[in-house]
This record gives sequence, structure tokens and C-alpha cells, in this order.
Amino acid sequence: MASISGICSSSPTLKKFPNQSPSPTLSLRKHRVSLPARRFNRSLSLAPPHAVAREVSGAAAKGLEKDPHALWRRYVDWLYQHKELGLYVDVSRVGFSDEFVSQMEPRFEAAFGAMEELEKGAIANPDEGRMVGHYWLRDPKRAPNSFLRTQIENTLDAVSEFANDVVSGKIKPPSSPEGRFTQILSIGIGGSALGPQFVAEALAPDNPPLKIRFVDNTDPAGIDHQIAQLGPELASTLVIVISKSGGTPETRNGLLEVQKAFREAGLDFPKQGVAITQENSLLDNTARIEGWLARFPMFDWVGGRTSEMSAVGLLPAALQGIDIREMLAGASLMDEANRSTVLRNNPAALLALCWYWATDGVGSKDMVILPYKDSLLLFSRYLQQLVMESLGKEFDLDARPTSESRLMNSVVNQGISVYGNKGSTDQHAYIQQLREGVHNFFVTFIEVLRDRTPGHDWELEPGVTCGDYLFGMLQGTRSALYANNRESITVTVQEVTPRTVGALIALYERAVGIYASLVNINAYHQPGVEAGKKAAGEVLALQKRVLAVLNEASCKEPVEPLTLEDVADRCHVPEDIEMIYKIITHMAANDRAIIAEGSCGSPRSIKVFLGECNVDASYA
Ligand SMILES: O=P(O)(O)OC[C@H]1O[C@](O)(CO)[C@@H](O)[C@@H]1O
Repeated sequence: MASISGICSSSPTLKKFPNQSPSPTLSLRKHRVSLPARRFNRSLSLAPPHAVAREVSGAAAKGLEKDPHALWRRYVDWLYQHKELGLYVDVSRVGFSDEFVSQMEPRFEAAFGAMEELEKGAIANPDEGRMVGHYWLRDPKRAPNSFLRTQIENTLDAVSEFANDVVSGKIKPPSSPEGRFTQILSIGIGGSALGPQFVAEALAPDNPPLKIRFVDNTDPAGIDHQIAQLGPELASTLVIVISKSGGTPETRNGLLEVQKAFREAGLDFPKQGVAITQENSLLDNTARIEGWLARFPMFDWVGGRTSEMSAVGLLPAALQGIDIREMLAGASLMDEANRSTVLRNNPAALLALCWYWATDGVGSKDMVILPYKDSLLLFSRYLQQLVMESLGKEFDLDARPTSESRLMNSVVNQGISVYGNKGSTDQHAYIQQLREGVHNFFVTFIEVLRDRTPGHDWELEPGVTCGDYLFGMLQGTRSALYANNRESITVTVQEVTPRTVGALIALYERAVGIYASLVNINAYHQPGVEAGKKAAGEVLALQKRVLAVLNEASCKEPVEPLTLEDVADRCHVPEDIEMIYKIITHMAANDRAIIAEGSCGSPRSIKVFLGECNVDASYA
């Protein structure tokens, strides 16, 4: 008997299956996928989405304005400035015409109305029957009732007090030689990770009171790496587990892995654990029953991707010494500006206008986000979820009668793809294609006027600093792209501060909300993500059936090696033979006591059995 090699290779050592408990059953959240009902009057009688851009596409076909004087006038006419925030939005390098703007006006009126109703507490997420209240987080008096207002204010106070107590050493880890918490390990995924990651990269001081690390995947090697990097500092690590639902499999797995590391280090996990989750979720109940150090709420009416200004983002930020009240103030000022019903005075609406123009209102071009500042590196990653999970939708919001007298929403397959990294680094990666290659994108430059901490600047050649180069690279790229008819928006801030970061987050949150209204979709649910989670659950369930079948055959005397067809038949899923092959290959590559005979290159020749019969095994 030879065990096969290559991807099918298994360790020749016979091993027992590791203890399967706690059960790896995935706790899948259920989202209603029935047709969304309209709960508030969001649209006037409008032409179908994207028709407007198409109707006036003649303007785009003519090419962009190239006369420098006319361009300067366009720049000045359209420049948006928020004086208090020191933030500018320049849309002059997007070629929309006045005609397009006036044709879009009714659509914007409807969008402004929808945003107003949303802020007043309408069920703006009809599929999930939820309000959408992230704007109240930075202006609690806007919450639709005093109960919600008090919840927001109390949570903010509790977050600030807890963070102060941890930073000052009043709350200590039980067995750390340092006598205070020095590290944060944040476990969460998607909206429960991306905001804190972006903000940490953007704003954490060089020597924060607590340094932060993330477990944002169910990759065991990645988790091992984080734990290894912490080393003995695990004893002074505050573990923050973030999950709105409290049942996301990746987050649960991260928690179990970290708890195991604590056990192995002889540490008492509950004394160092903090949960941020919805009240009474699985995570909340676990944390309560086990007596974790602290629990903070996530609200039903705040979505994961818009949760940065809730405890999700504020607690990790405060623990790193970031001024969270300033973040909230920046977001609140931006929200105020975005309530303007005059398009030119509303920066989020200006972004939405450009997105609509550039993508024909159907996502025909990708959004490339290019911050020319290292600390904003993760902004594009953060926006990727905010934009794509919000706008990437199959159906629109209006249920229309069909020939079978049913109400059906139209299939629209909306969305805008987002990618990006940072300038000028990317000029040496993909700007070549943006300048000369396939024209399937528009760019948003994020410009930061202040180059570095005052007092540190010097001229590395006469009259020119290092920051001048960065500035030159941005301006040069913007011009070079435009010269080749590639449109761009530029968002400029004075400095990367808690206030401007709060404002940037608020700017894009509102732009996404407005754009969703323009194209008439629900920006606040994510039914598509459920399909992948459900399929993953099915794969793991099949793996258990495969194990049960193999175990039964391996307990026979003599052991009965099975072909893949045998395994598939005995699992009663002959059609799933390919998945069974992949399951067996994966287990074999991970020392899971699978013995496989045959040739790797010819899956039909493979016969498998377990290295050991486990009479007590239960793979249910
Ligand atoms: O916070 P939770 O419930 O663990 O969810 C994490 C992420 O999973 C999603 O539900 C789907 O990927 C996101 O919307 C969310 O941010």
C-alpha cells in the first residue's frame, strides 16, 4: 500500500481525528429573501435607472473639456468646500453636463427625501424590517425616540470610561508582569473588522497605550501567527470579540482558537475578554455566562459596514489613544453638510452624481480609490465593503405586477466595483493600465495637504521636499489620466486627524445611501452573502457524512478501502463526488488519519480508509 503524493498526500502516520467538540456546526443567520416591500415613498415618476446617463451620453462621447480656461472655470464653479472641516470635493474632472445635472434633479429630490425619512426612523431596510440609524450615533438627539438616544449616549459613556480605566491601569489583566493591558487582539470580520483596521492604520499614534492586532479570518495559520507575535504579552492582551450577529463562523472559530491559546498559557480568558455584539446573541450570552470583563452593545439598527462610530470602532480606537469624540464631531459636521438639498452644497450628493455619470448608473465602470498618504492605505479596503456590500444588489425596491398577477421586483444586478491601494506606490503597479489600458474605471484621489508633523520638514533638493514629490505625483497622475479622457474626483483634507477620518467615513456612508436611492435599491441588507455561508455549511455537513462512511468501513474486519464513487454512493450524494474528492484531499493534507491509495493524477483510482476505527465516533 502506498499513500499517494502531491496534493493527495497524507501523512503516513496514523492519527486519531482530533476532538471534534465544540461542534463545528455553523450558526447561520437567516435573512428573509422575499421581495422587499416599499415602506416609504422614495421615488418620483422617473425614467428607468441609467436611462438618464445614456440619454445624455452624447456629452461624454464628445470627450472631456480640454480648454485650460474653461476647465479652471469648471473647477471653481463646482468646487465644494467645507470650511470647518477643511475638506474639499473637486468634481471638475468628471465630465457630466449641465443637461445631465438637470435631468438628475428629480431623482436627487427623491433621494434627499428618502435620506430624510431614513434619519427620522423609517424602515429603510425593508427586507430585514429594520431602521437604519448610523447617523444617530454621532448626533444622538436625531434618534427617533428618547430610548434610543439614551442607549447611544450611555454606550458612548461606557466605552469612554472602560477605555480610560484600561489605559490608566485601573482595569488590569490578572496575571501580567506589566500590571496593565498592553495589547488588543480584535476578533471579527467584515464590518466588524474593516473600520477598526482602517482607523488604527490611519490614526493610531506611534506609541499607542495599547497596540492592536486583528484576527479577521478562519485561517489557522494566520491566527497562529497573531498569537505567536503576541508571545508572552498574551497575558496582557485584551481580546475584543466583535460580531453584530454573535454567530459568524469565522469569528467564532477565531475566539475558540484564541481561548485555546489562553488555556495552554494557563491564562483566565474571561478576565481578558470583551464582547461587542447585539444583546442576547450567542456571543452576548456566552460572555455573560462566562463572566467576561465587559460587554458593549451593537444595535439592531446599525449595519456592520456602517458601525465604525458605534462601540465596534470607538472602543478599539479609544484604547489606542485616538480621540473618539473628535471622530464623532467630524462625522456629525459632515452629516450636517450632507443634509443640504442643494446638490452643489452637498458633498455626498456630488460623489453620487459622479458615480452615476461615470458608471451610467449601472456600475459600468470601477471605482479606483487612490489616497496619496500611507496612513490611508486601508481606506479602499474599507470602502470596498461599504460600497460593494451596499450597492451590489440583484433586485430593485419596487414590486411590480407580473403577467401571473404576482408582485415582482425587477432584476437590476446593481453595484460598483471598488479597488485601490495608495499613491504614489500604485504608480509603479497599475497606473500604466489606468492611463493607457482598458477604460473601465474612474479614480478618486484622496489628497492630504499636510505632509508631515510640523517642524520635521526639510528640502531634499533646492526648494523641494519629500512631500512635494508626493503632491507632484498626485497632480501629475490626475492630469495625465485626464489628458487621456480618464475621469477623476479629488477629495482633499488638510490633515489625517480623528475629525477628518470621521468626516471621510460619514461622506462615503451618505454617498452610498444617496446613490442607492438614485438606482432604487436597498443598500442596507446583504442577502447574497448568505448563499456562500449556506454553501460552506453544506460542505462541512458533507464532510461529517464522509467521515461517518469512512469510519464505518474502517471499523470492518478487514478494513474496507472505498473508491470515491463508493463514498459518494454511501453518502447518498453521487452528484457530489467532486466535492467529496476535495474534502478527502484537504483532510489528507492535514494529517487527518486518512489513508489514500492510488494515483493523485487519476482520482478514479483512489481508494481511501481511515487509519484507525473510532467506534465511539459521532459525526452528527
Ligand atoms: O458582525 P457579524 O455579524 O459577525 O458579521 C460580520 C460581517 O458579515 C456580514 O454579515 C456578511 O459578510 C457583513 O455584513 C458583516 O459586516
